[in-house]
Amino acid sequence: MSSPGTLDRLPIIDIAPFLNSIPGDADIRLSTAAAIHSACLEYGFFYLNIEAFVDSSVPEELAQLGRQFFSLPQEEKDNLSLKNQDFARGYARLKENVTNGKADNHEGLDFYKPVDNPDKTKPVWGENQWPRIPGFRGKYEQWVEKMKALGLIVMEAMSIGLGMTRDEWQDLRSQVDDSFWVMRVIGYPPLPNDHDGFSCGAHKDYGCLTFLYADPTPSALQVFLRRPGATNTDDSGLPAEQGQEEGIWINADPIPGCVVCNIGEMWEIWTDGLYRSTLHRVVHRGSNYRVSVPFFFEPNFDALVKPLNAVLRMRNKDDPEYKSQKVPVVYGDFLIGKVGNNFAVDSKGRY
Ligand SMILES: O=C(O)CCC(=O)C(=O)O
Ligand SMILES: [Fe+2]
Repeated sequence: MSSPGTLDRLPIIDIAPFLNSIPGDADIRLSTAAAIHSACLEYGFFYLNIEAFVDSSVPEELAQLGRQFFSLPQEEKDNLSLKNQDFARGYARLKENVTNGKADNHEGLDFYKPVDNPDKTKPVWGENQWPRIPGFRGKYEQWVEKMKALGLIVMEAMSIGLGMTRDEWQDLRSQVDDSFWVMRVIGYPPLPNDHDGFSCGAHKDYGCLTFLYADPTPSALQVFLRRPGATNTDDSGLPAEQGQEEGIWINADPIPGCVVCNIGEMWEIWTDGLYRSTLHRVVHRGSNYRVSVPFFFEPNFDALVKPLNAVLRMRNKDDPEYKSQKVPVVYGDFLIGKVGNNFAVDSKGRY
């Protein structure tokens, strides 16, 4: 047996076989789907190699544009404050975001899917605020289109991994085909030693799939792996509701050509708890200014998310008495409940 941590690296999965429909690749697609299924069961996280889908210079440029924005004078950044809008779309200052009751040592700029008839007095229903940096909006909007397409591709692969029928997949697809996505760029100055909190506190993402591009800064993003019996559990940063769960934090350093992909809480509901959304946090003690660009591929705003028949079928095979355990939610309602929390004294979720 190895000591905890030494063998723990997230799996790397290449999405290339799902970018074509060559019949000869059907077997490879099946093994890719199986690899995603295992990664979701075991880690809730994996590296997704997207080299065949997009040139790596594209997200690099996004991070660079983000860096340019964060280097503007504070008052120019504040012109895009999320307070101007719906408290979700726009710029949040350093330490404005709170996770588990502690200020996060990051600043960020959030964009959401544009809505018909925006109304900034309604939660998440305002308008995006774009920096006036040449190329910024166009490049980010192109990335949104790419990531929405990637979201549907990965979702289809997951439906295969879960043994869903084509009709079941079409049904699931209809819940995510108008994704209420979130696009975010985050800037992390080095974490001061005396900061009471983290660069970004431990949290689960609460939607569907996150695709994270981060600049090459090592030892920043950490993922919590449940390991009953682990002796080096560091529970200092765990949310209260997580209790004293035993496990280890591993680094998820960037790998060229890959995004880090993780599943959000909607997948816990769809799989009735078979997949679990995994805690992660950022502890950036390096000396540089780190930039990350997460894209959150989410269900449609009005999607009713409930345990999937394919999962219940699987469970009933082992236990004919098995009854679904998760309570269905409408994604938009769930989202509003979470977003409202972020700037409160103690927030349970975050974006
Ligand atoms: O910056 C990172 O590496 C992770 C950010 C994150 O987890 C989030 O915004 O939900
Ligand atoms: Fe996250």
